[in-house]
Amino acid sequence: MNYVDGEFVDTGNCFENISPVDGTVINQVSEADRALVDRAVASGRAALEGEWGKMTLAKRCELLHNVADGIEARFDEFVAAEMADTGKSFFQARTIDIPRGAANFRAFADMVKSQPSECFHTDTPDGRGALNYSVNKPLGVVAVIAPWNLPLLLMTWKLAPAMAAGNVVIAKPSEETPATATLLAEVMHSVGIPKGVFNLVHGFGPGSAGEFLTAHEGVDAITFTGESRTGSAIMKAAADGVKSLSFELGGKNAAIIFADSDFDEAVAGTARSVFTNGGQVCLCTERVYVERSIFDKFVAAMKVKAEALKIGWPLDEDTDMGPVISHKHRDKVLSYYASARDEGATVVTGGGIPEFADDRDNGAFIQPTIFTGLSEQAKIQREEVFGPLCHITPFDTEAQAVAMANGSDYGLAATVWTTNLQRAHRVAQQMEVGIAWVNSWYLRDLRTPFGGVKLSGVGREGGVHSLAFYAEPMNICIKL
Ligand SMILES: NC(=O)C1=CN([C@@H]2O[C@H](COP(=O)(O)OP(=O)(O)OC[C@H]3O[C@@H](n4cnc5c(N)ncnc54)[C@H](O)[C@@H]3O)[C@@H](O)[C@H]2O)C=CC1
Ligand SMILES: O=C(O)/C=C/C=C(\O)C(=O)O
Repeated sequence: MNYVDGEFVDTGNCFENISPVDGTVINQVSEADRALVDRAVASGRAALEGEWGKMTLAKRCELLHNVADGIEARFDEFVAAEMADTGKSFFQARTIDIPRGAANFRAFADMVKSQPSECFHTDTPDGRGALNYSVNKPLGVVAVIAPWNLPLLLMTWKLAPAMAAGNVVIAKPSEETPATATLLAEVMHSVGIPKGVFNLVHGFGPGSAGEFLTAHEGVDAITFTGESRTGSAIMKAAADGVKSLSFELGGKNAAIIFADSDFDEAVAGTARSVFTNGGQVCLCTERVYVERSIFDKFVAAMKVKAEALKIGWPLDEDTDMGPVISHKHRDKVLSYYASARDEGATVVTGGGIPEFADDRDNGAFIQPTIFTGLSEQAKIQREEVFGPLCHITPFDTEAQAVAMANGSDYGLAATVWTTNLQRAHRVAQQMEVGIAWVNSWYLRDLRTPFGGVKLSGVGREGGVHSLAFYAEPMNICIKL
């Protein structure tokens, strides 16, 4: 259901939400039309003029803490809804997705309280001087367009700082994952977020709620996570209104493994960075570069890791990997598997569809896959696939590894595995990415800058970077 102006709204026009686990219909989702998006924007504008716009910072932050508490109070429902929509494992949903949904609200409610404003004393010719100080104002109506891979986590990563900074928001979750956003609307409603401050519209991108929202003249800023091509389409839609944009886009992330690394840690960490969430995290590794002296041993150890992954029912406690998000997405990933084979790759493991002889055969399961033997020019080495796969390439020198890792149109994340401290700093700092991990992966601190270079994004979120994006600093100059 949509949630606009403090009310749950059924437009009467529905689309089916399909389970990636067994292909059944989970439920019908009400698709927002242009009129409902118009109403959401008007309602948001009214909220900025009303109670929300006048609310003290302390009260706003208290409400955001209440949202976090509200998510936790319904933790099991959120976990079940996220698993149903995505097929992700119980472990992933209950240890990462839903806890981060709550943590995002707490983190930004606390951070905004210590957001400083700038102040400068300025000399003037008459010697009296002037005082400049800035105040942070909200941007206004912010459109939040979220993807399906970490639905609640990524949506709240944007909603929380936007609301903490005093904006009103209109959220559009992916058409693949409407459920936790709808539960979140119920939480917002129950904790008393004033009407119009949080609005939720369901639907697709082009010709639907996504496009109506991003092209809307009443929207002041757009924050988006998803595919780079979609980012480009949204940028075009936003151009006429010259709106502020924050984009977290795709990745084609590299891992560099040196012979002096802790071998077992490097294998375990790299396997996690490749296969977590079925490879459907923008930070996942798809290109692995391994120093030649340990190449064969590393490939063999990764094969063991991939084949040990338990693929199955998301609800089973010991399931490591569920299906990918949809049959359409599985077809896309399979087409990359085929293209790798066509270009002469060696299939170390996987490359196809697992068989279960039960209802899961109607789902979108796919085998974790490792390739070797391709050049840097191969399609699978250049394009983001967003599935449970990697290609492993040997290297001979540090400079060669750095050049190959950086030889991508994308620049989101990289991982470096070495026990040589100087090399760790040297190589990490040479990575052309927004985030480099050394001897770890997906170690997150919500205060750190998060985002990408090249095709991987525009701007940074996280900590003060999020708060800066969602605020309009205004300078006041007083002649003394
Ligand atoms: N790197 C990342 O974070 C992600 C990458 N992907 C990749 O993108 C591919 C396509 O998946 P999608 O779900 O279609 O991702 P997408 O990037 O197209 O969709 C993300 C969000 O944008 C919305 N959207 C799409 N087109 C839009 C438009 N023209 N205007 C406004 N909103 C629009 C969608 O409805 C969804 O809410 C996947 O196969 C995957 O490879 C998907 C999700 C996240
Ligand atoms: O903020 C995080 O912890 C994760 C971010 C992941 C993405 O932005 C993504 O997968 O698109």
